[in-house]
Amino acid sequence: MTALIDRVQASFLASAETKRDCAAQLAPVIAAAAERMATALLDGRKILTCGNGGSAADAQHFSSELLNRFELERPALPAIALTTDSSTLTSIANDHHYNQVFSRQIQALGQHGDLLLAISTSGTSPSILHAVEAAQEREMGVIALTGRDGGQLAQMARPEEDLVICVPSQSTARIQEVHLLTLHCLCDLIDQQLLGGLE
Ligand SMILES: O=C(CO)[C@@H](O)[C@H](O)[C@H](O)[C@H](O)COP(=O)(O)O
Ligand SMILES: [Zn+2]
Repeated sequence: MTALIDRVQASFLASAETKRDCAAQLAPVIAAAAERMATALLDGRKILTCGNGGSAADAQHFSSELLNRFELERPALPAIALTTDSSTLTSIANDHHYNQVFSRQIQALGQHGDLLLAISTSGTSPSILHAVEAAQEREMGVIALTGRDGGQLAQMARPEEDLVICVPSQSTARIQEVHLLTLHCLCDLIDQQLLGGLE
């Protein structure tokens, strides 16, 4: 039992340490991403989100906080998680390729000025790389939430149009934990810009 308890405590401390290490490094790019999101939303654009596994859950978590609410009451905001429609996902994977499950939806739904929030802890998942390619073809901006060295996802980012938020950890779990905190920071900053007058 003691070994199990020790292991839990080690995970809590490792998570806290990763977050503390990232605070100064990631705050400027998270703030920049929140500014782009608030500007896009005020311009009547929408945010599409995608990810696999735990990152699919993160994509949905974030879109629901825009569509419904985060901590403050405010008007509903337009966001679509591309991870939720099982008929669409299974038919694209079945008839085409799993790689295209998000890109094909972006070709249908994405419009100039919309943003794609693309989440991949490795930065190497082909479905996410195809999604980014499709968004760039649709003249959308991309916010990439990634980890490790950012993989090909970070390399695909265009210097002016896209932003990369990369958690410099090798652990998928630790990266995901910082991603969730990052998503809550984005929600908070969007609310502050839309309602609270923060610049
Ligand atoms: O949540 C976890 C691991 O913590 C897994 O479900 C994980 O998200 C999946 O293996 C994903 O397929 C990994 O994809 P990615 O983050 O490398 O793009
Ligand atoms: Zn997980």
